Amino acid sequence: MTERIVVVGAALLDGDRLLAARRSAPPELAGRWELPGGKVEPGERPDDALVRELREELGIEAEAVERVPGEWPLKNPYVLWVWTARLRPGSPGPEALQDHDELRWLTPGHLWDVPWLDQDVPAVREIAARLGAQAR
Ligand SMILES: Nc1nc2c([nH]c(=O)n2[C@H]2C[C@H](O)[C@@H](COP(=O)(O)OP(=O)(O)OP(=O)(O)O)O2)c(=O)[nH]1
Repeated sequence: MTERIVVVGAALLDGDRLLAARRSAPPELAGRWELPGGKVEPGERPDDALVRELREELGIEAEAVERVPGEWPLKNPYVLWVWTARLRPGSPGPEALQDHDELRWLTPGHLWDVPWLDQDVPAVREIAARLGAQAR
């Protein structure tokens, strides 16, 4: 059996707005929206990986707030773990520096305005429930 590799994703919140990021690569994922984040490196704590990935991809200083319970299968061998996260005081605002070509802050009524990656939909549903947004 292949080892699972954890991909950490951030539900980065500003009040009740959620940041969605449009992937620019690879071709099979490009144009679809996801939770910014990436693979946990060997020996790395998942919440540290989240902070590192957000710094690399978005140029922000963020903190992981709370794990959203659950684990969602991605392409084998990856599984998605999600944390809510927020910007630290003084952090620059997010910019699409790496892996993404557009960012959007979505209010609860507009969470489903973007075409999320299919495999992210269950995780986004869980976040929507926490934000009191309508289920899709
Ligand atoms: N970051 C992220 N990756 C996701 C999500 N949904 C999903 O299927 N994936 C996939 C895309 C990739 O196959 C894998 C994570 O890849 P990544 O490219 O974001 O990770 P990374 O920054 O560590 O990548 P790299 O160092 O290998 O370039 O998980 C999601 O919501 N967020």
